[in-house]
Amino acid sequence: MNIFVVNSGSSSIKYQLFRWPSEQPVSSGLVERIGQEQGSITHKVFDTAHPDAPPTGKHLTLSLPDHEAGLREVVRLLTEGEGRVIQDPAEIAVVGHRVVHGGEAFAATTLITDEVKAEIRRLFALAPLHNPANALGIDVAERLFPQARQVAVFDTAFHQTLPEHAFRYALPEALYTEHRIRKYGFHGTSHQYVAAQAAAHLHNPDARLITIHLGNGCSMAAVRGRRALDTTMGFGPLAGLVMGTRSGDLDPSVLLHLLGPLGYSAEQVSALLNKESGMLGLSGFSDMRDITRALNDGDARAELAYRLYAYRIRQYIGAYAAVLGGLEAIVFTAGVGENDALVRSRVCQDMEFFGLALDEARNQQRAPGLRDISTDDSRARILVIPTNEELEIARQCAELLADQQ
Ligand SMILES: Nc1ncnc2c1ncn2[C@@H]1O[C@H](COP(=O)(O)OP(=O)(O)O)[C@@H](O)[C@H]1O
Ligand SMILES: CC(=O)OP(=O)(O)O
Ligand SMILES: [Mg+2]
Repeated sequence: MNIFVVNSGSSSIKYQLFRWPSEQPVSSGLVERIGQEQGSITHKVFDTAHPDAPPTGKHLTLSLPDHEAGLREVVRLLTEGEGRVIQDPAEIAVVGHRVVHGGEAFAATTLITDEVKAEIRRLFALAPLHNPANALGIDVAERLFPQARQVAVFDTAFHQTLPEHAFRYALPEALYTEHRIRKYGFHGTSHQYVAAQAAAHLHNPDARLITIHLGNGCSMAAVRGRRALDTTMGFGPLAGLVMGTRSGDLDPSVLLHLLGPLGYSAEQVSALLNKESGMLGLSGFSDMRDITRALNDGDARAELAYRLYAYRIRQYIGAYAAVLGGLEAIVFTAGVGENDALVRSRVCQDMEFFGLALDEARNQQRAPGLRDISTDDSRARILVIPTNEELEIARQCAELLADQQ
């Protein structure tokens, strides 16, 4: 069986095709700059006979006016030419979609029906950067793979185990009961995947873990025994850590001041918090590689941004160790968490008192797969675990379909 996973963003689509049940990736890629003058596709093909061999690939630049054009081109790459991996789109049995906001309606992976699509649309206002793109990806995939089963895997689902005192806000009760205003949490697929890897590595299914997902969006989760107990994102994906372009935690009085005396509209506040804040607002750059470059050039704004970024993570490590009542490991993952040794170093600096001792030589080493970068006598482990949201999505699709048979 072939499972195709689609992670559709506002201007990009990440995709991966797996053979099942071997979990063998066959092809993966990234469609970027959809809707801009010139789009691009980076397409990789894996040698299924030699899984450790590096993938072959191609990079295309072409006009991609919309998501449909992007996915159509991907189908062409999968089915035509020398790198083709299937003969026909009909060979794809399941399409698994990352859907960012599932609200309270979806605590688990779900077969997509018209009702499910309507609920995903109702949640647009709560995840304006993500859910509209996810819905679009579903519509396009239904047209391109009409015979496949379409499955939604929600970023929020893993966090549905949070206890009520962690997910409720101290607001009048009716705002929760009537309007479902509560903490939902995001990046659940990634937190779930790396937490399972860490627990297996530690041979401790009940391990108390803090998972730290640092990508464009950033979040942390307190996890025990594979259950999420708390997480830093909230009602939408704006709360908690400092991100590429999102503010993270903010005193609500700032919003009142923007909307009142400073005369911002709600749309302007949304654009400010989602697209113009975070590392971009502080330093002028949203991509951590650019910030590191500026930092190395002695840029004071980049230095402050970097400090604030690490400081917020440290604050939540302290908070979540208290939530968990102890700590077996912290886990760094996603683009920044996996690659940026300086961020890890700043986060773990002078934390020996707390049971976290970083081995700087191990931290600097680059190697694929799970790495332990703590000293041998560190009380809790410091792990770097590459996330694989696409594989986790494919696994959840396969489990759902097996349960239904
Ligand atoms: N080698 C690297 N060093 C530092 N940061 C990196 C490196 N590679 C990627 N990143 C950062 O990772 C972030 C993107 O992470 P990713 O997990 O791909 O995010 P998303 O899935 O949200 O697009 C960017 O800020 C990028 O700069
Ligand atoms: C929910 C979220 O923030 O996702 P991403 O990091 O992909 O933007
Ligand atoms: Mg991501």
